Amino acid sequence: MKIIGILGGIASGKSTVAELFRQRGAVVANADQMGHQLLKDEAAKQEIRESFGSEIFAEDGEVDRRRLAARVFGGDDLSHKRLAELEKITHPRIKTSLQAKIDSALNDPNGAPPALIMDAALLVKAGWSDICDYLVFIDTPYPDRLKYATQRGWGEAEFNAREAVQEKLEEKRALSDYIIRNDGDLTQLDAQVEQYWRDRVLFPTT
Ligand SMILES: CC(C)(COP(=O)(O)OP(=O)(O)OC[C@H]1O[C@@H](n2cnc3c(N)ncnc32)[C@H](O)[C@@H]1O)[C@@H](O)C(=O)NCCC(=O)NCCS
Ligand SMILES: Nc1ncnc2c1ncn2[C@@H]1O[C@H](COP(=O)(O)OP(=O)(O)OP(=O)(O)O)[C@@H](O)[C@H]1O
Repeated sequence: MKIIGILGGIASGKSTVAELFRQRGAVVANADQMGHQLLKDEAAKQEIRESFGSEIFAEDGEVDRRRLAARVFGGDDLSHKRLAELEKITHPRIKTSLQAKIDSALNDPNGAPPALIMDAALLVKAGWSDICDYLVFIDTPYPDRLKYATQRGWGEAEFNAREAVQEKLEEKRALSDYIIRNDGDLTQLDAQVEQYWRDRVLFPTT
């Protein structure tokens, strides 16, 4: 089983590409979803309450992600400190979940899948890229990314604030061993995933 990490900027199409790999038989580990799940864990909630106070909890006792996001993606020094504090609580738990997903795929009684796709925006920043055998960079023009992010309700300020606390795109590109260009339609994206799947996953020449 090859472990393939997907790199790219915000709204570059990482999850879309991961889904196209899933349709071909890969297992997908989605770190954003794992991050959402762990916010429901009582021990994690307690640590978050101690660091961020009760104000970021909704009336139902769950973390209000919008309020927490407003605390950590403010762009100033205090927000950076708070983000580091949040990552100290969340990242070790996300790593445990990623590892569990890998172990479960490897031990699938029907046989391990040909590939496991790591869909994790912070693959490099969090040090999880070391788990990957290969890194694929999704190269998507800024205006397209902004358009896709806007369509899901983010303003340009929110987009830029989050991107500013991620690894630089050039760094991610330089670390990758393959580039998928996402500057066309979904059919063109699918064709590139198909080529990668055939040439690098199912029938690699090296
Ligand atoms: C702050 C939180 C509550 C905001 O939740 P929200 O639903 O608005 O965003 P969601 O989790 O779906 O993330 C969407 C995108 O935001 C960006 N983002 C999320 N966390 C971070 C971070 N720590 N640093 C930089 N960008 C981030 C990523 O591009 C991610 O794909 C949440 O993102 C969080 O708990 N983050 C810390 C855990 C983490 O690092 N998760 C990302 C794993 S890849
Ligand atoms: N080539 C494309 N044509 C049309 N829509 C696209 C294309 N690529 C991506 N999208 C759309 O852009 C949006 C963002 O894509 P996606 O969620 O896959 O990005 P992401 O990189 O995983 O985002 P995030 O940074 O939040 O993790 C989705 O709604 C997706 O359908």
